[in-house]
Formats: sequence, C-alpha cells, structure tokens
Amino acid sequence: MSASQGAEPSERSTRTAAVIPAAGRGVRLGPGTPKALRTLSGVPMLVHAVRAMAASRAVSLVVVVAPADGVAEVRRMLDEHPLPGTTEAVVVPGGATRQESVRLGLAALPQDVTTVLVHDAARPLVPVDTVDSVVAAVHEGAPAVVPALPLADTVKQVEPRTGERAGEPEPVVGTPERALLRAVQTPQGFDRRTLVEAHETVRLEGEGATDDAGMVERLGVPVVVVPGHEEAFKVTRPLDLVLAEAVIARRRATDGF
Ligand SMILES: Nc1ccn([C@@H]2O[C@H](COP(=O)(O)OP(=O)(O)OP(=O)(O)O)[C@@H](O)[C@H]2O)c(=O)n1
Ligand SMILES: C[C@](O)(CO)[C@H](O)COP(=O)(O)O
Repeated sequence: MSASQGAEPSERSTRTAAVIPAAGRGVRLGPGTPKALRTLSGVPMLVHAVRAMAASRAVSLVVVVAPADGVAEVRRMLDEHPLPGTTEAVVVPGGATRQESVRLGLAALPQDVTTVLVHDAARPLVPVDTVDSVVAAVHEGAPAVVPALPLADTVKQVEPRTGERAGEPEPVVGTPERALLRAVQTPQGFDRRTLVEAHETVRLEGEGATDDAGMVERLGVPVVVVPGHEEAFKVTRPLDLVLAEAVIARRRATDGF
C-alpha cells in the first residue's frame, strides 16, 4: 500500500514533514530572480515543489527554506496559492549553502515529527508515487532512502583542468562501470534522529555537502535507493525550463493538472 493510500495519521506512530531548501540563487540558470521564486506556467517553482510534497497523504507539514532576504515574498506566494487539505506550510530563512539551509529547516520542525523528507525546490515536478515510495521505505524501517535512476550516459573520471589551465583537454583517469551507478534525486527520506545527527556531526566544508544522504553515509548508517522518476529532474540550466514547461503542458492535457 502506498503512503498516500495508507493509514490515517492517528493510526501511524510517525509524523512526516518535508523540508524544502529553496534559498539558492540559481547561478547556472542565469541572472535574475532566485531560481525557486521563478515561475513555471505562471506558478512559482517552489509552490510546485510544495504541492508535490503535500500531494502525499503522509506529509502533514512543509517547511520552506527561503532566501534570507525573501521570507516575506515566499510567505506571500504560499498564501496566494493555498494548499488543498490540511497540510501546513511554514517559511524560515535559509543559509549560504544547501547544507546550511537544510539544517535551518530541520531546526524549525516540531518535536512530534519522526520522518523527514528533504526535497529540492528545484525539482518541482516529482510525481506523488515517487514521494510515497520514499516515505513507505522509511516507515518500513530504512533510516535513509534516496530515489535514483540508472545513468543514460557513460561517465568518465578526469583530472580536472582549473585556473590557468581551464579549457585544456582533461586527461581521463577512469571509466566507472555504469551499471553500478545511479543518479540521485529528491525527496530523500530519513528517520529524523539520523538526519539531525548527520547535520550535527558533518562539518560544513567549502560549498557543503551536495546531498543529505551523503552526510548520513558518513555516519556509517546504511542508505538505500528506490526507483526515481524522469520527471523528478532538477531545474538547473535554461533548457530544463523548457522541459518543465513541456511536462506541465502534457500533464494539463492528459490529467487536467
Ligand atoms: N544556499 C542554498 C543553496 C541551495 N539551496 C537549494 O538547494 C536546492 C538544490 O540546489 P541547486 O539546484 O544547486 O540550486 P542553486 O544553488 O539555486 O543553483 P546554482 O548552483 O546554479 O546556483 C535548490 O532547491 C536550492 O534552492 C538552498 O536552499 N540554499
Ligand atoms: C540533492 C541533489 O539534488 C541530489 O541530486 C543534488 O545533489 C543537489 O546538488 P546541487 O549541486 O545543489 O544542485
């Protein structure tokens, strides 16, 4: 049984919340409004992401981590696009790195939350079945769960050329076996105590950890993968906006989304 068809909250021993880091600038998308506040089909990207989490019956609270100077604007966006049902949405200011933003979102969770999803605002179109399968795996006892897909491309490990040598051909030093690799998405799901321990233990170095499951791995806690979905792609570069608009248009035509 999927989490969205599952037991009523009162019958479960766990309360599930989603933390949505939305405080990034979106440098790779190009200059302009912070990425999560840009619109897709007239609706802010972060509102799509919040709706995607709230579509799961398991999720009763969403914490949106906004750009530090954009808390009031994000609150207004959420008020203009109210969620159906009873899912509550709160907004907190984010930090300079994704790791810091997630830590600030976790700090805003009420005591009774036992399962936490961390979902990029930049993955606005993740289907509810993917959310539910992550939640179900955590509820079944996995401390950390990531949705992921096999790779379409062969991957090379290189000796990067940076600084004065940037742009030079980069020597290949290895070709990892593609069948052993997965491209990781969000939402990533966690037992709350495990994720909080990871954020308290793993020091912020440089730009910080690129995903939460990687931080949990560093504790020596097992992480498992469930199937991801092509539509959970991350809006990162301009072409991704074209793809996102096409997915929304197709959903509107077929499901009335
Ligand atoms: N200081 C930061 C940096 C990133 N994020 C969030 O983390 C998610 C994944 O990050 P990414 O796609 O890299 O977003 P940006 O950091 O905005 O993009 P870029 O690296 O191109 O600037 C996004 O939802 C982004 O808003 C965040 O909350 N706080
Ligand atoms: C968490 C993530 O989306 C998993 O693929 C990814 O690591 C975020 O990385 P980014 O560099 O912040 O986009």
